[in-house]
Amino acid sequence: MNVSELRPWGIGLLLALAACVALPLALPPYWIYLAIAAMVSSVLMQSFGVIVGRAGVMSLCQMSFAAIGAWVVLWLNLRDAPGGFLLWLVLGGLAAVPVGVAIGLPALRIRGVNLAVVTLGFGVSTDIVLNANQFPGTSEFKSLQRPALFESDQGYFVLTVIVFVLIAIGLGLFNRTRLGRSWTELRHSEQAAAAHGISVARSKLAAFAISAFVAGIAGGLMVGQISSVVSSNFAMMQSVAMFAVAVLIGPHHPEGAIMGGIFGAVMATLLDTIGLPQDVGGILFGVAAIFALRSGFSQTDFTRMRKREKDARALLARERPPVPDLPPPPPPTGDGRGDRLAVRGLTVRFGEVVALSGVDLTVPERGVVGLIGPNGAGKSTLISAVTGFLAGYQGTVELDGKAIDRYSPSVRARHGLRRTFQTTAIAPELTQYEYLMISAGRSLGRGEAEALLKFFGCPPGDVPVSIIDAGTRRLLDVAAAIAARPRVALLDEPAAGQSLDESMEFGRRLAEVPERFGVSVLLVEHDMQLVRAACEQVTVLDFGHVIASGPTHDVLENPAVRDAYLGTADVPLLDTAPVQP
Ligand SMILES: Nc1ncnc2c1ncn2[C@@H]1O[C@H](COP(=O)(O)OP(=O)(O)OP(=O)(O)O)[C@@H](O)[C@H]1O
Repeated sequence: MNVSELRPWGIGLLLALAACVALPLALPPYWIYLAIAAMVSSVLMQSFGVIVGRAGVMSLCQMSFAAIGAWVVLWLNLRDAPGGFLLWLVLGGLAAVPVGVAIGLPALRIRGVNLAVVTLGFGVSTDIVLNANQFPGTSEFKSLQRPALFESDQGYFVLTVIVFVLIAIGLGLFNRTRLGRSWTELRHSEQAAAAHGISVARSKLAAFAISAFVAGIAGGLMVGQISSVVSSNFAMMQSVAMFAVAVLIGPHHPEGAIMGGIFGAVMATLLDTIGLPQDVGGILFGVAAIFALRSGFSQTDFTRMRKREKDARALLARERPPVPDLPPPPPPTGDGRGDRLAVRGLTVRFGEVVALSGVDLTVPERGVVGLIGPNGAGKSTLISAVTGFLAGYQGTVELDGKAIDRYSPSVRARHGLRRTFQTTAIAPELTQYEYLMISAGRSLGRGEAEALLKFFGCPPGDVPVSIIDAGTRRLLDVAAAIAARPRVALLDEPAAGQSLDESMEFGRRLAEVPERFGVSVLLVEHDMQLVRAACEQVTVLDFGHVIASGPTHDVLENPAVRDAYLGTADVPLLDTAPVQP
């Protein structure tokens, strides 16, 4: 972490310290009680921050996880279990984890509103169970004793701040891990995440598990706040209202969690004070949340992004500092002349449409191979099938001589098969450097990242994706694929949107990629100038068939190719023998 990244944390900790010292002295007892409620809500908001804000999953059952935490704390209290409240809090959080994972399992197959319905269903079931059963200790009138150090309301407020800060630090550190970073990408595009070697299933389950843990802690804290709880404290509708607040404010940032917590705790009092019915708050948040969902950004995302963009514009106005040399490529395998990727007899059908029919194609070690053909020829379908995004194809795909047909997209990516998409799906709130880090899947030094970005003509790494144009985003996607140092990168029309000069420059850069990075390339392109500049070999598809394959110059001069490409062939060329060099 550099100094500028540490500064907000330092300010946050100072503010937390100031709140712990000043508020208990300054606030009257009722407001202290509200402040505790706000901090407990803030912790609950942190759980929404993980699942909704970071992972982008619509979960409407966080209150149920909180209820589990509360139930465990009260059960341990009833049994006078050893360890005391602080340990019970942690155990309450841990008890919610397996339930969170179980609720997360449907998320592996369904998403969006359907998943929201599943979580809502769990929330309703919890409501029913809680209404039919009392929390432990209720009939025995055994309420919870706070720890001696935090027994007073003032002391308990300090405890809630400490818990909030510890969770914020823990989540902040976790967000810097590959799994944590993967959530940002997951929220934006599961396909892009899988293409970067991220296991979507593992990421989602981790998000459910961690958010359930944090919600469980919040439930335990609620018990400490009001000493005994009832089912209405965890009503399912509260989850829905808090979800709306979370979407609007963005509790995946600590300041958002605090804001959400304060709103949640004092909204009722505020509405009461100004004489408005309580439902108005929920309606206002609901409407505002719809706008936030439509824009894709919460308030804190928006504010942080604007700040980053302002800093980046200042950075762009300055001269770019010199970048270090790129690290040397890994040595070639074997004699350096074998095929890295071999596709044999690849056939893909979409119902009646035969998108690919018995396609053979190879990409050699240290080579750039072009894959061209008219619109609808099957080029993107080939990339999708080879990288595992299209299940159920016929034929085989071999990477370094090993069949990978049974592997999922993320496993293929981790084995060294990276792809880009025709439509980029990069989370705009990331900086380019962060995006490279996610894609690389390894520790990528600043120097290497800057050199890579410069090589592909992208601005410096601290520039956020939100302010770079569509053409540069495609180049960034290519840089991200290469950052992973894969065996083969499959690039789907990476130069779309580039000017002729930019495209030619990009072609020259691509031609250098195998030697500079040790990465072989399969390039899908319509720009023949670029194909000539970058590729030694070209394969031509037409109506899902290979109609020509060989050295670039020979293939592009082939009349059958010209006819097919320019649309002058009046019938599809079926089963045409490949052009031999
Ligand atoms: N998901 C799908 N469902 C049904 N048909 C599809 C699907 N995806 C592709 N196709 C069909 O498969 C054929 C090949 O499409 P593909 O997108 O691979 O072509 P392409 O060569 O990449 O075209 P372009 O240059 O326009 O990107 C087309 O007839 C297309 O309509």
